[in-house]
Amino acid sequence: MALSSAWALAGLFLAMFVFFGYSLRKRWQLRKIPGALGWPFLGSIPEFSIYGYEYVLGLSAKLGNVLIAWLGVEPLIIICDPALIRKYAYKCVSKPPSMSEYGHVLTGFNYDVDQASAFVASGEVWRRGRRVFEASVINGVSLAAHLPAINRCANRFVAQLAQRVAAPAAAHSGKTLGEEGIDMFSIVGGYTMAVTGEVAYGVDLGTADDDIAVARNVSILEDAGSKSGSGLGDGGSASVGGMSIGRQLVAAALASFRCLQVEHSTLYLPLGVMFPWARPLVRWLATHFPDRAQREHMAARTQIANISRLLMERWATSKKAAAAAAGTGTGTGTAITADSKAGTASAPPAEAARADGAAAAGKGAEEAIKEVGGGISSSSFMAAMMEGRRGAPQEERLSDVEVIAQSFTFVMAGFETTALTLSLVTFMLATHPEAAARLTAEVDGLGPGELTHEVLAEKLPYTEAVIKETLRLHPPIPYFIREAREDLDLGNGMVAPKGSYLTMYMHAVHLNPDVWPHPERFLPQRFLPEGSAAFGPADPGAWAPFGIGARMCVGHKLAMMMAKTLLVRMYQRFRIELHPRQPLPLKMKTGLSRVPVDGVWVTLTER
Ligand code: HEM
Repeated sequence: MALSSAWALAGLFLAMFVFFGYSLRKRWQLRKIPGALGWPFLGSIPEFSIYGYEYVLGLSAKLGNVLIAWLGVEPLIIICDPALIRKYAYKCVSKPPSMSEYGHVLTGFNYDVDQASAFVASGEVWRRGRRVFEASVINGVSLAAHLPAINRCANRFVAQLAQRVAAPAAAHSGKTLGEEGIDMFSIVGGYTMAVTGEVAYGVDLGTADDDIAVARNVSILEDAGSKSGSGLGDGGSASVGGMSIGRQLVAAALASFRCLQVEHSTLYLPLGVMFPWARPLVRWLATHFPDRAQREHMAARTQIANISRLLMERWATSKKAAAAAAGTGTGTGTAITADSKAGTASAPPAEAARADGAAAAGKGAEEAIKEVGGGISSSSFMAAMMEGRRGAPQEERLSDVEVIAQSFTFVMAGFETTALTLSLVTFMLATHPEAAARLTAEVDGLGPGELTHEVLAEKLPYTEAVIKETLRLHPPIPYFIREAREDLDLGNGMVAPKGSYLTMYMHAVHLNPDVWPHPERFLPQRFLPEGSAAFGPADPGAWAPFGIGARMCVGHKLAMMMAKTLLVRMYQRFRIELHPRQPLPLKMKTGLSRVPVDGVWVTLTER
């Protein structure tokens, strides 16, 4: 569609918005809540604007702990009060349907996958998804089964770093050399994606040994999606556009995040956000007249979903082969079709055809997927989901779409958040040498042996405190969202009306001087017996970078294990200092997650 028609359409929506917005706003009687971000346009859509939530920090200090912003005609209530957050995070379990407003611009199969994700779904679909996550990454026995993979990926990542330090110019050309500094933020995702590959899918994605910085800011359209429509390569090629499956996943996950930032998003995203009642129309337009950003978003999502689909098929095939070898002659794997009987959401024919195409294209990519230990590992999340479907009562059985959605969610929720945490811990330690020295002494006490569950849980109190303090100052996701299912009393005569969108803005609590003494200082001892009296929080629920209540992050234990393991290995081997290339003070921006604008530049030296 010509650009001018797109803008004409936007103008039409804007006019409707002005008409309907005012009347709706009156109906909502929210005027008692201070209008922090004023009336009302893109700049006041905090999670989609570049510095939106950084801005809220200052405003909550000035205007109070309950604020209102307007998502077009929808009120967004921002709560920064720890007691209110705790109360309503426990009480409200649902996410607002508009939580997935970006999902509303997705089309076809991508839309179904998005809506089934444990991150945004509510009701039974969420419960089923949450249950499989809990079985795989909360349950102690399952977690312990992931430890060998985590150890393996950490060792490989550190070996890669050591190579760069030893021979920077020979090993890599370009920007991320040891001597020139290493942008930890750009590369540590190689480790977190490798762990995700093993734990979520049970395969070796190879990213722990790879310079994944090259996969950042890649255009998915030019690289993969546009060539095959599947993102998995033209038949026969083991990689796409020269990118391995691991790099493709990194590129697709990052592109998917990027497409949700207003400055990179499709025009249809803000339209869908501002006019909830027009979303079916917005989706129709996005389907039939996609702009470039929309196509990029769809290609990135399709790519991740198709890798999940391919791995489901692989799992089923290997089960059948195992059964045949055992002489039963019948397959025990669950058949994977685009329209599974177990499914609650079936793909329309065009989507099914695309999915078949993806599966066919995936055959070429199969060779690029290295299985761990001769098969998609049985301890993986994917295997747990697939096994769990067999013999389970119909209402508890995950559909194909749900299996894809949960493995998709695993990649999206786990890879970048944990990478952000690790790079920011590195930054905090590089700028606080006394903390780095204490952490180094602690990790040196452990020796080179495999890190067990007990070691990680009991022998690293200072390392854990450093991670927690970093997450207090720099939570990768600074807020979490709930839906008010009834009118909620917010105190001082303020009411959140039924159906409103609550943003529990934890970062403001983490930095509130009434809650945390000297909140701006990096003091890991707050989380240790020695410092908790002097520097601990006034409110027990005042630290919640992983959220609160039934919807608290289901990957928090896994994330802590991943972070501790890599920190032990890195600090045992290297001295890590800030590189002169790192601008100070650290500048962060908040989109869907909170990221360092200029990366985290450090120098590594073998100890
Ligand atoms: C340091 C790393 C991480 C941080 C800071 C983080 C943070 C969060 C936050 C703030 C939420 C929303 C919680 C709420 O609404 O109360 C969340 C939800 C979630 N996270 Fe994480 N996360 C991290 C790592 C992971 C990992 C490794 C996984 C992989 C399993 C994961 C999977 C999820 C899922 C599935 C949800 C949705 C849970 C639900 O709604 O029931 N996260 N995360």
